Amino acid sequence: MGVQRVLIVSHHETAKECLTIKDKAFYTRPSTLTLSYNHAMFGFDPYADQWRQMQLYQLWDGKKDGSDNVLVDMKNLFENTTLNMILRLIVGKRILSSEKHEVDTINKATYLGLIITASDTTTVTLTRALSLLLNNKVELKRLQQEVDIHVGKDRLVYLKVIIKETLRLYPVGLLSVPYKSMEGCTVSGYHIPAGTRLLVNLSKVHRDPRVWSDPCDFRPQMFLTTHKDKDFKWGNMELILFSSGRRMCPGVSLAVQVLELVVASVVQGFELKTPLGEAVDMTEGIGLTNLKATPLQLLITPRLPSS
Ligand code: HEM
Repeated sequence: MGVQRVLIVSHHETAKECLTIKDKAFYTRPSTLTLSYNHAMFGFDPYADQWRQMQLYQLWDGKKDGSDNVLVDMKNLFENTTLNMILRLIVGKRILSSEKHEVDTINKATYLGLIITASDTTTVTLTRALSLLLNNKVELKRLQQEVDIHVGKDRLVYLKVIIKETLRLYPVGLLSVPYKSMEGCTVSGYHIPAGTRLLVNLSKVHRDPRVWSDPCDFRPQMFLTTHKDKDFKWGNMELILFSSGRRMCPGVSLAVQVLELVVASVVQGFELKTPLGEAVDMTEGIGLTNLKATPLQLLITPRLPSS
């Protein structure tokens, strides 16, 4: 691509080789990805290792004026603290000011990073899930019945497979975030020099006819029958919903819970239809994430008493 050497992987076996077996080689991201505050944004920074702890004590300890106290902007401190809590929840790490970045820069990069990695991805997937349900009314009814009967009591099994099937057909990115090989290695018998970029064609892997019959159809029930074993756990590369290996999505548990909660709440609480009863247009738009080209506008009527 241009002057870059890029390895594009479209088979799950090769994706597994790159992202799990050889993940040490493909751990890093290309540095040109850093629209991201000079590598301060997690998820796009090459090694995710510049994050270090920011502690109040360090502020006091670093003061140069010989006094026994230090002036602290509490709002900044609280922002850093809450952000740290979110980060610990998501990535198990705290924010770290470093020689390379001021805490403020890391803050900005992190907010932007969270918008892209957490908010955008979830929004796009929710829109796709509802669109698919609107275009498959039988599945929508089945889901509403499950929620009506089982909510608060049992696991919502059908809900889970609808989310899975949505992400299979519409992964948040059609291609993975680029990786870069840090060392030369062999992939599927080919020598891959250090510095090669790697893109996994998630969309193609998820629609591989060797694994999925009628790969372009919305068939959530297959995850309860013929494809029961296909999960997005570590190492199963036929369904790379949250990637795999060292750079796998750290927000997976949160994402799945939010997706399930929102879809279940909407279909439980409302009847939904398109304005003219027309099918929802699923055409892909242009963006960092796999957003729809047209907005999803629905007429909604409550199906539960307002209380
Ligand atoms: C529908 C929801 C989501 C999906 C499908 C999703 C999917 C993914 C995928 C496929 C990747 C890896 C890309 C690659 O390297 O090829 C990724 C990375 C990442 N995701 Fe998510 N994600 C979702 C939600 C979230 C949420 C809610 C958070 C945080 C709260 C999050 C945080 C991240 C971060 C920080 C990375 C970068 C990890 C790294 O490079 O080390 N994601 N996500």
